[in-house]
Amino acid sequence: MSRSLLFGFHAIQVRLKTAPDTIREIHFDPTRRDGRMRQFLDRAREAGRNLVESDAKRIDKLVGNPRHQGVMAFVSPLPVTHSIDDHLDGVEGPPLLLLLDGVTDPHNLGACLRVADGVGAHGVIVPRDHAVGINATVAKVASGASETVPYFMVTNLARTMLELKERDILIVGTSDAATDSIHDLDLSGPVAFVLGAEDRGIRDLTSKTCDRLVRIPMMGAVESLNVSVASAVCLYEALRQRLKAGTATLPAAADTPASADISTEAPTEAPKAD
Ligand SMILES: C[S@@+](CC[C@H](N)C(=O)[O-])C[C@H]1O[C@@H](n2cnc3c(N)ncnc32)[C@H](O)[C@@H]1O
Repeated sequence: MSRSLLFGFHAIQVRLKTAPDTIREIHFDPTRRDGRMRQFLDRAREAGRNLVESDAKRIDKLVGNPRHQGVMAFVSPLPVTHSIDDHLDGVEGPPLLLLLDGVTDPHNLGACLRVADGVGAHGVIVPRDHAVGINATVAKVASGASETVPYFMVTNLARTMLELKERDILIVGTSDAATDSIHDLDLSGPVAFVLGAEDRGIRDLTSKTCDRLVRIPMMGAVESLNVSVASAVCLYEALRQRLKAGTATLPAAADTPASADISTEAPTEAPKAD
């Protein structure tokens, strides 16, 4: 997960919480004096980070995107996570994974990471050659989830799927052309969902390597959902079943981020429509 800058409150705040030492310098717009900025600066100071006053124009230029909310940070890459196998050896409960086959839009990837964090998924896996890396836009849209969800870029997605099968992980491909409904499948055990590219869906070899292919029912005139929305439907259906089956438990109220950090700011970025 290497990138050199982060922008927006959420992305930087999560990094402040999870790996403050990797933040080299934070630039902020001193003309923004609201409570959110004050709280952000307090946290940055508590973490001993280097704060630099910059005007909004300079931050615009550094970020190359005006949606920075007056804050950006130069960061060092996070330490490389271990292999998927090592990672799965350490997870609690049945693994829940999201495989994205060719999702190249940073807004969609960011939104998928955000959903993956929301359900407590154990990782997102993408093929190195048909994917977007985690850049500042992805991190901003992910609202901090790019800092928390393990992200694996693999050389050969089909081979990785075979390796996951050896761990008894059910590989569930998704397509609006499939005949079986996702709601009829038992998702309470180890599961990896495979979602496809915005334009052409999952590739043939990827599709053939899945154990099952399912569709999300579409009741209206539209044929398919945006990939991040489809990810949310799949992952939350799995979470719902796991909670019911007792293979997952909700965190205690005090552990949920919402109870600790209530944001009053409306979301600034929506997933790009497919
Ligand atoms: C915008 S859709 C791609 C549509 C594309 N025309 C296709 O052939 O699949 C992006 C991805 O979201 C998932 N998806 C969207 N709508 C779906 C549905 N109704 N059922 C199952 N998966 C869906 C699939 O993984 C799909 O590859």
